[in-house]
Amino acid sequence: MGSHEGKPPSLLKPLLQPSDSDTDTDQIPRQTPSSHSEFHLNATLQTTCKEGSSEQPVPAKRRSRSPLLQLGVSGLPTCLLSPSCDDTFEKDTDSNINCSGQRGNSSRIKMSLHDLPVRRKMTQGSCKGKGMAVLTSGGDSQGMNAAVRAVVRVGIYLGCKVYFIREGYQGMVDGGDNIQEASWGSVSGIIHKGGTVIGSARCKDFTTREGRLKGAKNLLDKGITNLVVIGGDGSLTGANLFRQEWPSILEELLKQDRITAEQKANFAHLNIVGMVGSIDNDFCGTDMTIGTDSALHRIIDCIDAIVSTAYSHQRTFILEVMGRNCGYLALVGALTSEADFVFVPEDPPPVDWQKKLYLALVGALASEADFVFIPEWPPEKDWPAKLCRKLSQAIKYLPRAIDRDGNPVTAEQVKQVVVENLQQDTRITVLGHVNAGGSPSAVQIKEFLVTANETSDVVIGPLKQLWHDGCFHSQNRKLAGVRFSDGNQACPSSP
Ligand SMILES: Nc1ncnc2c1ncn2[C@@H]1O[C@H](COP(=O)(O)OP(=O)(O)OP(=O)(O)O)[C@@H](O)[C@H]1O
Ligand SMILES: O=P(O)(O)OC[C@H]1O[C@](O)(CO)[C@@H](O)[C@@H]1O
Repeated sequence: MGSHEGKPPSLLKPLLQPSDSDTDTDQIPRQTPSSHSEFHLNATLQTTCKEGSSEQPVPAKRRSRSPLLQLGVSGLPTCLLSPSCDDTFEKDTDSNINCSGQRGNSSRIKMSLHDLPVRRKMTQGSCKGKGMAVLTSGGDSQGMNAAVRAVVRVGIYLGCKVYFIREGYQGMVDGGDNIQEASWGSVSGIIHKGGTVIGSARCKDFTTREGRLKGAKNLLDKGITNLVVIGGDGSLTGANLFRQEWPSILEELLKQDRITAEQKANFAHLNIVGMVGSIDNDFCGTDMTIGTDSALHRIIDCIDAIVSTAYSHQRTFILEVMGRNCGYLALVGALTSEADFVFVPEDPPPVDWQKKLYLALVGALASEADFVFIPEWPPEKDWPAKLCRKLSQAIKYLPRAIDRDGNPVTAEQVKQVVVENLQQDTRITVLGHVNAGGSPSAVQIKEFLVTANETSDVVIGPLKQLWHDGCFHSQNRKLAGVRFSDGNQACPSSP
């Protein structure tokens, strides 16, 4: 394993102390003006809930001058574009922008900052005394640490008391040592690590009302009114539910004497920012989620390794990649490795997929110059064997692949087709968690080194500032700002 390999969170805990080798100092960086003029909104969601407000999001008109990804009231993530800013945004998007649940990869909104009437700057210490926490939830993905680091440092810069919540929502529900104050140095030396040093989990408790009550109480006890959730569609659906329930949660906690009336009044307003962290790339309205680019790198690396054996032994390989119900990783992996066949859930094959697969493979083989099938010149009797020797490409396969009738298509079944019809020596490779492991790609780290410069008056408090803008340099001129999103940002920082 390389020196950049991640360690289990427990081993990393000692690293989360103000100290270490990172050249950043505890000196908070100075603010420098940002020079960029355009950004693409990608993998960030921002939401807020004021006690006493209705469950509905505040109508867009009263909201923002900037585009937002807003957690919708239905519980499904919905992408909202403020109508009040239509004239200032160039929309480079398609109808996916309002999709729910499924990815809308091409949704992208461009805006020119020069067009914006208001431009706010983050100012050091402007959120002094506010409580803020960050957690990672759901499947871990490469780049989560870089995001955590960015959140912590911007929060500290703004004067917030910043907390880690360990083990995702479970840590929020359990409280105690799981909610721990972060320092500038505590996120040093993690930017390049895979996984998440603050731990992630799938938490059944948080899906229950009682679990969310406990979680809220733990936040209130620490004075946390700003929450950053880094996770996938499930985690952010949970965040949305939490937001919707916040007023009634406070009410119920007060009734049960678990909080005081003063606490209820002081914490009436909860701000939540969601950062979409998942290798699956399955979140509507985002170009690329935190982890996807790295997961693709992992797939391509693995294919490179497998293909050499495929050629050497004239074997067919069936490669199973992750992605849950989203075929993005499988599809892009297949395209970039010239696979002969790919199963993706968005385009299930017909029930007679075996025949289709067979024909596709024969077609792929026939495209080899030595094996053109022409009636006037029939091939030798043993053509399948000869053809098969030519077949040495991987077939991409996704877990949970199904046919159009919803029947599962398993890697074993695919193998059977190849073996029975083409007599090809065939092996299955399951990438499993290798797919989500390892260091983040440079592109994904970079996303959290540059900052967006955006104005919005939607969210009050430090998260609004985080969302806004800021481009910081530590004294050794190392970038330390945060861009609250992921994907194809074009946000050059000033020197
Ligand atoms: N509808 C929901 N209500 C409340 N909490 C939820 C809900 N859906 C998910 N969660 C919480 O979020 C956690 C993570 O969700 P999930 O396992 O779906 O992963 P994810 O965030 O979608 O990430 P990934 O898909 O990358 O694994 C769940 O264990 C649960 O605690
Ligand atoms: O690590 P677990 O709980 O087995 O979950 C794996 C799943 O999580 C993801 O990594 C993210 O949703 C999927 O790609 C994968 O199918």
